[in-house]
Amino acid sequence: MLEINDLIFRWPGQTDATLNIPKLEVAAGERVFLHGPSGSGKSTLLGLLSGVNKPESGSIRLLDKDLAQLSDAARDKFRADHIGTIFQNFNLLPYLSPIENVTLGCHFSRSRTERVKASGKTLTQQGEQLLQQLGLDPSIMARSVAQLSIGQQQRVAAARAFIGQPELIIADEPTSALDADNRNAFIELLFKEASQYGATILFVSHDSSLAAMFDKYLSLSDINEVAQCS
Ligand SMILES: Nc1ncnc2c1ncn2[C@@H]1O[C@H](COP(=O)(O)OP(=O)(O)OP(=O)(O)O)[C@@H](O)[C@H]1O
Repeated sequence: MLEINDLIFRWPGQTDATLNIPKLEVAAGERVFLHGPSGSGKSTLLGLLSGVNKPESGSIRLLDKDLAQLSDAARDKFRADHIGTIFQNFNLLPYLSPIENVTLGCHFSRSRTERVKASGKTLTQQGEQLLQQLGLDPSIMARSVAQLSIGQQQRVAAARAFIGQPELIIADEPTSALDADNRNAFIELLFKEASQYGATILFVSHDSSLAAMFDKYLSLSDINEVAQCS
């Protein structure tokens, strides 16, 4: 589902490349753990995979589309349709309710909205079901997201990523604020949700103790030739 070939990325104004990845492959449905120390380029790589940044050279094929060949608008649409992201700080909108935050995941994607409707549910019904599957008590639905605990906010962020069944779920250090038991439980929940429709998970963290839970372990220092030299 994902194939990177000869990828080079350099931030504007910098002489050295941040990423030089000759090859990276991820199969559909795989649960991948991407490890790398701070500053090694994890967020830069996620920005490229989600089409926010463009490579200087090389190809990033996601679901058989080369992201570098798409226009900016087409990359934005591709991201909204096919990628659900759980951010490190969750990026929830505090003036919206939990359910409104979740359904937001569909507001920029007609295909994700249609997938929900094809299941016979409204966006709100699907959002509520996801929140319950992710272990959130219905009583919190009426609260503002600002009144939720970190663990509850994390589940809202996960439901927003999963709604409409995007093929790739990117999780960028989403467990760094949790203790070990809650971290593992949250990852198990992600896996359970992903296995319902065969989503691929790319989970990024500097905490390598989590790696054993995943199908595949990728070390950015191993796949990035820039990191090997520095
Ligand atoms: N917008 C930017 N402009 C210029 N350089 C940047 C920019 N964003 C990141 N960098 C540089 O790219 C390199 C990789 O940064 P990146 O944020 O991808 O690392 P990371 O592995 O995600 O780190 P962390 O775990 O601390 O979040 C760093 O040297 C950083 O200074």
